[in-house]
Amino acid sequence: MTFNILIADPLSEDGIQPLQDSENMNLVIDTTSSPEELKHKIGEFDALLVRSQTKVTRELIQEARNLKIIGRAGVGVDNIDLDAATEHGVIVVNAPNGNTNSAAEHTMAMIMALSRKIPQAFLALKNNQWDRKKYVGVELKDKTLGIVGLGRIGAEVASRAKGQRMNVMAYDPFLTEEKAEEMGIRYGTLEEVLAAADFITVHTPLMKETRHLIDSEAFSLMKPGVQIINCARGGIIDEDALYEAILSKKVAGAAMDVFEKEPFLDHKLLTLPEVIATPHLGASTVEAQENVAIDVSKDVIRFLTGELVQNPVNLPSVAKEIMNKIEPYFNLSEKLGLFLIHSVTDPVEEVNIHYAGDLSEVEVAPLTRNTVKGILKRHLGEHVNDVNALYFAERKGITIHENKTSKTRGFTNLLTVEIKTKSETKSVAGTLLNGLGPRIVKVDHYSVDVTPEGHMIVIHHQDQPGVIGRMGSILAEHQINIATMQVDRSDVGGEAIMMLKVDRHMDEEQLNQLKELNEIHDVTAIDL
Ligand SMILES: NC(=O)C1=CN([C@@H]2O[C@H](COP(=O)(O)OP(=O)(O)OC[C@H]3O[C@@H](n4cnc5c(N)ncnc54)[C@H](O)[C@@H]3O)[C@@H](O)[C@H]2O)C=CC1
Ligand SMILES: O=C(O)CCC(=O)C(=O)O
Repeated sequence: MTFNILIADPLSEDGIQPLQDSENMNLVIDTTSSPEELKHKIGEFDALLVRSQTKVTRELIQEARNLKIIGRAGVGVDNIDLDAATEHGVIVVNAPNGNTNSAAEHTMAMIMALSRKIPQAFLALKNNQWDRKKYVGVELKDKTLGIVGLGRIGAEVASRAKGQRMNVMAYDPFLTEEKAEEMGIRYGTLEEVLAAADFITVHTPLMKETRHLIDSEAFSLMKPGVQIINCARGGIIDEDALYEAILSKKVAGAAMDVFEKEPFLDHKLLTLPEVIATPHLGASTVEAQENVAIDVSKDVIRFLTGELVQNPVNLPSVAKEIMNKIEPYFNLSEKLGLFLIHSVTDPVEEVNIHYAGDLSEVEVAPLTRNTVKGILKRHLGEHVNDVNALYFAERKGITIHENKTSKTRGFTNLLTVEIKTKSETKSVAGTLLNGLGPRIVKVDHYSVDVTPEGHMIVIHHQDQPGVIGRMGSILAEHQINIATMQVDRSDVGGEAIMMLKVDRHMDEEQLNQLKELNEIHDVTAIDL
């Protein structure tokens, strides 16, 4: 099978070499199409690779009928509609580590250029003005750098700023006083950091919680003469509020690499001599571009060849060692879900998944997603996958509970799935037998031993002599061969279950003939 890969933004040539070298990857590099043109061609592609320029909107994703993966060669995924990708079952991967160093270095370059007014002085010199008085700066030594967002880049900036002998103070929802102390910096709340800093640099993602995090109220808390740096994302700082704060002299200078609208040609902030700027160059180094393109290319190859991706954005990442442990259960978990959904007619309201034995000791979230995928597939079809299964469940109002238990019923591992509807509760349990593969071992309270595959017929009947024979005669009439058969009952002459594996699919009419037998209460055909 050949996969069509579209590279829609300029990526490092060396960085995409893994894709070029991969068999079955047909690479198309098209960095000039308009959004409208992109919409027309996206349907042909299995993978889309972008930087920050291409806007991967809901409208684009809707047209992408074959799209399986979007690779973002960089950190920020605010140019990708993640909800739309998730809903359409498209996995998004990014390259979160490859440009950390470059972005931190760029931030330091901006802080130093800002404090010494280097761009302004250079521009004046280019215009034949030798003015030494106008461009007096301030030292960084002993000044306080306030960092808002102490993730990968924020932390690198902190360690570099300490090298400049700055006092570093940071706010991040995940930062504790102990952690700050370990890093040799001061911890503060957002308000404390804003009030104490001489320079403030933001390094958060852009999300609804961080949009305009630095607004006019935030500026009002700052020291007069504060200098502001944004090498993270346009929109974290309210540009109108910044403009006003500079005019009012509250803010002495600002260094901006990113803007609320990009790209732009005329920007009112650039009319102010206090502002220096670069056109989103934080990650624009040979090294960073090569790193991010390599990372994202490798993840795309991994995904398309059925391997585990390293940097998923819309799926929790799972360590390889854990994945190795749970992967053998994937087939079982999906089949149990698919099997069980056939036993209910009312809409599912609740799914309870119990993990026992070996399974109680591992991370099971991927198995839960897989089980839910099996449950939803019956009615939603093949477009339900691991990426969107929980999204669809939530949208349909189905609550999912997973729990780990010690009740193994004698098996080394046991996965029990229970479905509740308004009228009934049904369950199925399965295990992975060493060297023999998956087995269904329990259906409601009945004990069975069936491989979950092929054409299955589940019959609930009255435990009476002759039922099995009559059922067998009907199948024989239709030339349907029984491959395996399991029977269990609650008590002698009571409710019983028959689970048959037959060699071909049974149609509705044939099933109806079985249902007409007096002792048979219901018949369900399940193709696994
Ligand atoms: N200018 C450029 O070319 C580049 C920009 N970036 C941008 O830099 C930013 C940071 O990237 P990384 O450090 O890799 O991300 P990261 O995910 O490692 O760190 C972000 C940090 O922000 C914190 N945070 C979230 N909400 C917050 C809030 N309300 N207040 C304070 N902290 C908050 C998080 O807890 C996290 O520690 C992102 O916006 C990314 O897109 C990244 C690379 C290059
Ligand atoms: O692709 C780029 O150059 C932008 C990098 C960036 O902003 C990011 O990684 O978040």
